[in-house]
Amino acid sequence: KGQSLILHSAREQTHSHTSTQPPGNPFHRIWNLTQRAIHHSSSRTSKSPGLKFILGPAVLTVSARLFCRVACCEADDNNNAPEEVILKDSVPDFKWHILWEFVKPQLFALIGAVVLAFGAAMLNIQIPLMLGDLVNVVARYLREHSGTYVNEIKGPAIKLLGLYAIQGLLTTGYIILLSRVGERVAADMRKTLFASLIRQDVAFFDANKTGQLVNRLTADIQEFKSSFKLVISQGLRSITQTVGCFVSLYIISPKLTGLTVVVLPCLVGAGAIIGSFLRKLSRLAQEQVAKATEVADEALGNVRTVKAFAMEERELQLYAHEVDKSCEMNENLGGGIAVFQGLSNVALNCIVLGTIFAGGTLISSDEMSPGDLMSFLVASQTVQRSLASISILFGQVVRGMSAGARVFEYLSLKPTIPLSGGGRIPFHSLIGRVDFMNISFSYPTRPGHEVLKKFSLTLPPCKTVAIVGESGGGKSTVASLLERFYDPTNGVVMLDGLDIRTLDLAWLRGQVIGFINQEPVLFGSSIMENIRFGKPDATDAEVISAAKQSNAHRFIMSFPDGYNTMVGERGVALSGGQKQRIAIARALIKNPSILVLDEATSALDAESERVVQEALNRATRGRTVLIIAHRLSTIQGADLICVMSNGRIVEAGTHLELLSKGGLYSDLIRRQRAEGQK
Ligand SMILES: Nc1ncnc2c1ncn2[C@@H]1O[C@H](COP(=O)(O)OP(=O)(O)OP(=O)(O)O)[C@@H](O)[C@H]1O
Repeated sequence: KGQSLILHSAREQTHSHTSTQPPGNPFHRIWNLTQRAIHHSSSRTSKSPGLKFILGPAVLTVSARLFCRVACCEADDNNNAPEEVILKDSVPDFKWHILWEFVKPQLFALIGAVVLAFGAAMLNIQIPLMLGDLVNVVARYLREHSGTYVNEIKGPAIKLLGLYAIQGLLTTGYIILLSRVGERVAADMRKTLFASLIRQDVAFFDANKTGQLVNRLTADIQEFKSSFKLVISQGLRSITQTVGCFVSLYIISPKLTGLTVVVLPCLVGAGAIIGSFLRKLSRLAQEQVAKATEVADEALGNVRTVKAFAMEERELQLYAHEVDKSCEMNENLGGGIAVFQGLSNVALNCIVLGTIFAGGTLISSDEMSPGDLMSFLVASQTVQRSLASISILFGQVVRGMSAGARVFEYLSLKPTIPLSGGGRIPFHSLIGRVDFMNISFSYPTRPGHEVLKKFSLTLPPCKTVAIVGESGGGKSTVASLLERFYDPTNGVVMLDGLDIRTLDLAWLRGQVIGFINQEPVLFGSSIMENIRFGKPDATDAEVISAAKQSNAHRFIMSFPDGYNTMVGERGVALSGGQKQRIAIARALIKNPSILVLDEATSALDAESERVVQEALNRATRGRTVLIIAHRLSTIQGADLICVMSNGRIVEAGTHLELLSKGGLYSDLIRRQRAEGQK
């Protein structure tokens, strides 16, 4: 729905924009503008029919190319209206000092690339003039027939060849250096960004979609890299060439050049307007492609659900519908671009023809030499190419800077709960007592909603405490605070009398607390590697011992590849009970003092639950255990059972004590028994 709103809005923007233009499609408009341009240039050159003939087409050459380039490629920065609608979050500032940190190690290569690119551009200014010299030599030979043709032409031809060769070398050099700089800067950015993201605390991931984060690592860095390389290579070259060749044009024919300068801005303006229109078409087409991809992504990502409901055909139709729409839009866009290119090619050829014709007139009246005409033609082509790339670059710079800014935004982000630094590791061996003292807590993404309200609870060492209660009552939140996924808004969590905020977080999570939840997520690697995730330096024997403790060894050995069996993406190649037992082994391998079981068996069937429960009973011996339970049958043996409601503990005691009280707990038991009998 959101996307259709965006599309709708963008369409409206496009519509309102086009409604201020002359009626008809963009090609009519460009044709009108072109005619106006010719008229404009003719009226200014009416005193000189030869010049008039040259100038109109010469200007057209530039404009036609510009139209085409602008329309096809750049065109992203001017259409602010749809972009504002599409970018829901505002673009952060581009931080130059962060870019500098990445560029600094590549500075020598970068300076090398800049020098070589500048050299190549300077030669591009020189080459039209040399070509003119060559043509003049040929013309002189044809006029005077003095000496042999080869002798006459040899000198300037060799010079020109030399220039071409040097230019080729310079170009190769700067492209190699620039690729190196670009790739290394991008690789450094990727590593630094990933490091920054992975170290953020859980609240950050609550507030940001994973897809968007991954996008910053991939698409945004790619966009930034392309822009960075393009701006340095083309930007430098185009600006140097434009200025240099304009000077050459002026030296060759000041009148012609002056008139070109007058007419050019009108045409560039017209090109920008039409470019912006085609750009909007292109953006809508891209959005449509994204929409189609989203449909495919969702269907393939949830393929089991799709199959379970036999919805393959429906998904196929949905996808086909979106793809057809995007195909139609892209075809329209392609048609637009094609007509532009066709027109610009015709214009270009007419211009060359016209310039040669008019140039001939000037040559015959001795106002110009043949070489000058050649130089003018080549230099004006260089100028138009350079101007076209400069106009493309504007769009690219804006896109690159906003992509870079999005990347930098997360680079400078500091986690509120840093994983390392400052925290201490107690010298004494842990006793394993946990105290939640007067805790109040709201999730950062929902600050107005208090989940825990002056919550207090003690987990005595080596005892099992269970929390039960209504759904949404805050049970899992208690476990999250113990893991220090979040810090309480008020109150403290103590471990052996020490505020856990003062302890080393990596030690706390890595060695002290073992966490097993309802739907354990495994990584798409082997069983061995998944268990070893709990303790990266564990030996094979330790892995096997943990698997035995968690009742996993037998089923693992029944697989042909044993511990090397691959578990599939997120563990899809294993059953729920098998995944859970691997997760228990993963938690046990670090031999934690405290074990948190968040509804660890609630997703399992009775038989799997029995096997997993057996493993858990063994695992919990000699540890402080916090169980968050749905199924009350699994926690009846707990040393303490707390009933939570609305962020507070409302009842506490052993199973029998609570039953005899006849309060909320016995209600829950009664309800579950009744449900079980149904
Ligand atoms: N990451 C989060 N961001 C914002 N609110 C959250 C988040 N996680 C949980 N909540 C909210 O906090 C409240 C308590 O959630 P919690 O998961 O702790 O309850 P629970 O007792 O474990 O529930 P259940 O038994 O259904 O798992 C709920 O209102 C829930 O919507």
